[in-house]
Amino acid sequence: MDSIGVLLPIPMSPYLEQELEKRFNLLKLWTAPHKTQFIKDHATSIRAIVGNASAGADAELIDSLPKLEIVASYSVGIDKVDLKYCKEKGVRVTNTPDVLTEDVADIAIGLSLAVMRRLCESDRYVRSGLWKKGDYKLTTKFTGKTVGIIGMGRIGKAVAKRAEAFSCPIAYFSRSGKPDLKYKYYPTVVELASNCDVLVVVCPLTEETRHIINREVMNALGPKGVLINIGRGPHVDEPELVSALLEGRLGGAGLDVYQNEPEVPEELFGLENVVLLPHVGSGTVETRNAMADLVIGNLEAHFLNKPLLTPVV
Ligand SMILES: O=CC(=O)O
Repeated sequence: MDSIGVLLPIPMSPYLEQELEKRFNLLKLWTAPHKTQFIKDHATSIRAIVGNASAGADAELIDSLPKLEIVASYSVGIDKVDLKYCKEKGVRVTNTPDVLTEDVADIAIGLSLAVMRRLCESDRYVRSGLWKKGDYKLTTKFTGKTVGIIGMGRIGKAVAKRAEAFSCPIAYFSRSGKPDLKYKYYPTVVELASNCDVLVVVCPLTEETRHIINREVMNALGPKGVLINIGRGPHVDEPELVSALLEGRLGGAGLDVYQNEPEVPEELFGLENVVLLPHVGSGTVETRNAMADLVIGNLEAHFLNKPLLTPVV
């Protein structure tokens, strides 16, 4: 397989690169001084793209690679891949579900605790020597609070399972109610937000879910409510989020994802009721290596004419 060209648009993980290099002709786009020329030069050998949450495959890239057969994403979310166009052109698409579910769900709970118990702010309090001048103020209990989840897929269910261990009642919104789940279903996001304390966004990003968290939803969540976004930045109307937090219409936010990563609205930097992570939901060595193995497994299956391990298209 070592003559098969695999395009890696941006650096993702040394382990992934090393494993790709062992098997394929790995083409690292970011190392090329002129990217368009690089694509042109290798257009007839590139048969696969490895994408991720920030670099996928749009129609323009797909059109520039006439021999492209597969886009294997090193992510579960595939909103950066033009799925419709891939389908039309017969290009296969895979992602990395399951292996990252637990880590991403852990981060949702971690963010909820960090925001409500002010973990990051308390840490800064100790480091800056302020403790010597007096005790840190009281915070807000997480155990027992109602957790609302937008998107009851694999990760949503894993968040629910963890929150249940904290005695939290669970409610959810998804495209339709799931009769096999014992959790309370709300048919609209506003109703869910009005009836929970912590609202976790974990659905895929699509045209329907873009800005699913708008001003009305934030107002419904209210001055004591906490928003946790572990999905995608564009799920949230970011300027509205900034205003809601600055004006005290929203109680707090724990964010792993942003509209325009790695840009984060600077107005949030001074707010102690906000915890900001740099898109690290699946970012453990164990999980990222498992994701890399899945990418490799999908590429090998494809080029050996075997069934894909985790096909999307
Ligand atoms: O954001 C991360 C992913 O989609 O895997």
